[in-house]
Amino acid sequence: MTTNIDPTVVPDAARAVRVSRVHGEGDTTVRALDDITIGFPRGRFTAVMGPSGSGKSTLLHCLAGLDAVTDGAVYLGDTELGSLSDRQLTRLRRDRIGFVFQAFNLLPTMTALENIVLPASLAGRRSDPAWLDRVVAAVGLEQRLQHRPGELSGGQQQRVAVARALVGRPEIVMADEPTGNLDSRAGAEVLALLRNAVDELGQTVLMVTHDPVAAGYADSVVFLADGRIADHMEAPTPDRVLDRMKAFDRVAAGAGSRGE
Ligand SMILES: Nc1ncnc2c1ncn2[C@@H]1O[C@H](COP(=O)(O)OP(=O)(O)OP(=O)(O)O)[C@@H](O)[C@H]1O
Repeated sequence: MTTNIDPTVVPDAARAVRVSRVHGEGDTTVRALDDITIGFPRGRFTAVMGPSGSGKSTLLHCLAGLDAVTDGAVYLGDTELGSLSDRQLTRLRRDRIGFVFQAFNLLPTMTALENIVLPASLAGRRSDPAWLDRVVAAVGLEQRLQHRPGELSGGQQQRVAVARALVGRPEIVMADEPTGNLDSRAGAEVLALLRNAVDELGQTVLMVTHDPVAAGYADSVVFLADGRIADHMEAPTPDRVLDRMKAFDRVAAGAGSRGE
């Protein structure tokens, strides 16, 4: 167990300690994560970037308890996920993590409002009405609450998904390519919402993205390469992130094909 005795240290919302994740067996094994140790501080917006196949989604899935680590440990707050049963993990995801996916993942037969409050209803809780109003106002959906997803634009659907993620006041919001299916204007709105959730609502956000513009909304960027942490950038701008990503491409080109 670790204890923060320095009160100036911001405790981590989520943390990976010496995490490896190996897929497959024998000749076909892939080391998707290779001895990763990293913490995601509370109240910050962190982006995870890296070349395709570098382990970004695997890291997010391990941190959310959607995938099991091969070695090491992941923590949500002080809870070590490896010690939990499947049932406890399901409850932890429902009660303590907000998710935003590329594909929105809304239920088509429910209204926007019903989708937003669904996780709380499943948990047998009533959403705090004042907080619900604040979140709905923050995502700009006051006039759309009775619409079904099919009656909303992609950007509006993703704003419903962001509201759904925020309404339970989770310890962390995990977003996997949240702008991947959106045009640049709708994407900018969703990113501004996530930024606002951190600045105005004190939320913690962890976002996997390919897009340097999206990463520019974060407080910091963690770069993965070959399942390891390759770099870290504070106060990113799209240009600096793009330059860093180009450097990965140059290394990859210089190394040639990595083979099997
Ligand atoms: N279920 C699986 N079985 C076998 N290999 C897997 C599995 N899931 C992921 N991998 C491999 O693990 C590595 C990391 O995959 P991951 O999806 O985490 O990368 P990523 O950085 O998110 O990629 P992308 O940007 O393309 O989405 C890749 O080589 C991938 O092929």
